[in-house]
Amino acid sequence: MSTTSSIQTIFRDHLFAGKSALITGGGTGIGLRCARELARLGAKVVLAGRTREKLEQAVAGISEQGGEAHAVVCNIREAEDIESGIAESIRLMGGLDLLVNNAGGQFPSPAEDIPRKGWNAVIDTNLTGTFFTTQEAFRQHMRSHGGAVVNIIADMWQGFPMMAHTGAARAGVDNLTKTLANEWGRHGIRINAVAPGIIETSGLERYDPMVRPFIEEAAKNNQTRRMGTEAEVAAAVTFLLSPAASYITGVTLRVDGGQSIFHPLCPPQGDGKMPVFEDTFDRVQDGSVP
Ligand SMILES: CCCCCCCCC/C=C/C(=O)SCCNC(=O)CCNC(=O)[C@H](O)C(C)(C)COP(=O)(O)OP(=O)(O)OC[C@H]1O[C@@H](n2cnc3c(N)ncnc32)[C@H](O)[C@@H]1OP(=O)(O)O
Ligand SMILES: NC(=O)C1=CN([C@@H]2O[C@H](COP(=O)(O)OP(=O)(O)OC[C@H]3O[C@@H](n4cnc5c(N)ncnc54)[C@H](OP(=O)(O)O)[C@@H]3O)[C@@H](O)[C@H]2O)C=CC1
Repeated sequence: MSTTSSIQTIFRDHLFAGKSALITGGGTGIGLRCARELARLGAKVVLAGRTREKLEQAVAGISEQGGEAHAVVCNIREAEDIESGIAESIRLMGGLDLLVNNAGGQFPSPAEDIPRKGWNAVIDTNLTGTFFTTQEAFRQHMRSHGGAVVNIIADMWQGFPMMAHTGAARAGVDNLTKTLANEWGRHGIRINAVAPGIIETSGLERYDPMVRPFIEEAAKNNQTRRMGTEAEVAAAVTFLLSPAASYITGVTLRVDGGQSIFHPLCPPQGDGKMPVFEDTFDRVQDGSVP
């Protein structure tokens, strides 16, 4: 038995055997967790991002577990990078069946202070980068082979105070998810999105520590009264990519503990009684799970 198949997961072994998956922003956080999950279920994975060192470290971790992973340096804000990055991914894996558009980010700022350059950086990454990555995957492979795409967006359903740029970009991706699902279904392509609430990841550490108390406080405004885990997001992504979701396209699945349904007549109360879903991947890696 291979090392990967002995790792506990709620999904069945070899679920993605023979499949090829590209995860943008796959070197860290949610993207890396998705990549690890897909790799242990048998997919070949490419991790794409701007920082080679982070990607290579992530690839080494997956390889140690018996998975097949490759690093592709690619800035999704650059058209040439997207074109060559998709081509390289297809060359390395022999195909491109699954795409997770996870690369993204933003900075907190009152709307009145957002500079044009910062606005453009956030829109270029989260909206334009996501669109053209998907378009290139379609042109180079999925148009003739089909596939499944998951876009990672955010909880912007009530607007996104202090993050107007990303709220606008993610709402755009929510809409794109529906448009592309309509246009490309005939090619055998399903496109869905996952909208995380506040998730404890390396990404949050990139914000000014001054912001942390606001994030901690905001994270209590859901029915679990806590932040989500990377594993909870990756499980939703994995499901949407899997054959079990074969009748699902054009939807956005909210993974936010109910944050987006906050209602002032019944705000979340109590200590949070819902259990955390944290897979055993890390404990298996350090040997603490048989
Ligand atoms: C209350 C809180 C609620 C908090 C509510 C909390 C909810 C959490 C929900 C979501 C959480 C996540 O997504 S966390 C996971 C995502 N990870 C991140 O967001 C990490 C940080 N973000 C990024 O790295 C972003 O990709 C991005 C902001 C675009 C920066 O990328 P780059 O480093 O490539 O950007 P650059 O090209 O250097 O910068 C482009 C310009 O952006 C602007 N800019 C960049 N950072 C800036 C900053 N901190 N303040 C002002 N402006 C900034 C400047 O104009 C920059 O130009 P110059 O002036 O010329 O330099
Ligand atoms: N954590 C949270 O609470 C939430 C996160 N999200 C979203 O989930 C996604 C993953 O975030 P998370 O794991 O938390 O944070 P991370 O910051 O760890 O992940 C973001 C990844 O995207 C990559 N990336 C950023 N810009 C680019 C670019 N231009 N081209 C290619 N890769 C890029 C980064 O690598 P590099 O910088 O090396 O390129 C990094 O690996 C993001 O889209 C984020 O906004 C949404 C809602 C909530």
